[in-house]
Amino acid sequence: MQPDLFDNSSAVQPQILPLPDADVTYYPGWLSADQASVIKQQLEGELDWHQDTIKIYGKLVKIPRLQAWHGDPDAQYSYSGLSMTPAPWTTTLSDLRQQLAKQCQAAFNSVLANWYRHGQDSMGMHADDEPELGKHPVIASVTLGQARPFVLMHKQSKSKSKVMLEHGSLLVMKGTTQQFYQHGIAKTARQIDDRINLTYRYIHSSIKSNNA
Ligand SMILES: O=C(O)CCC(=O)C(=O)O
Ligand SMILES: [Fe+2]
Repeated sequence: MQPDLFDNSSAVQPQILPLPDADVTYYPGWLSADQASVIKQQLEGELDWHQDTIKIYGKLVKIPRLQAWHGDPDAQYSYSGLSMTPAPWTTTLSDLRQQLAKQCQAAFNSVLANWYRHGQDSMGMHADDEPELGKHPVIASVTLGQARPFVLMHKQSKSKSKVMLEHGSLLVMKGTTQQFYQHGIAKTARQIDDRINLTYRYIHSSIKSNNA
């Protein structure tokens, strides 16, 4: 890694989102536009991209985006009764991990990458509240490419907020955010470019989830 790749001294001031029961901070320009473009291109060729199939009401459907899961070998998680082992770190992913650990003062042992190819790729509303993530997970989300609105919805009041996640931005969710909020990326009919999102997490692999 070049030493100046992560010289973020000129980055824009972080913004704490004014959300009750949550702790969400948005760092626009966490990476420079050039850094983010280089990293995006590296990840496109480097990661273990695949399109998963899930069962909805007994029907197999392809999820509307590509995904890749990388991390430490022991950062296993269980999914529909299967124990999944992450693909190994790439240099790009582990350089980012190091910077994020410093920025967030938190450890990460895995990263879920999502590649939204166009406006019809999306992620449904959900909370990252699997038992393996622990009670108050720190989730660091890096956006590369097309800006997409990130929707946060309070589980009780149903009140919705949006933050546009821009190229090179970082969004950090922690504290009670997953307990009180769902989040997602909606589809759009607009002709838009592709976007890669990385969510760095810490998986406590000794905590078994219900569907194990
Ligand atoms: O693409 C995004 O910004 C959200 C990704 C996300 O929520 C997740 O990976 O759990
Ligand atoms: Fe999520």
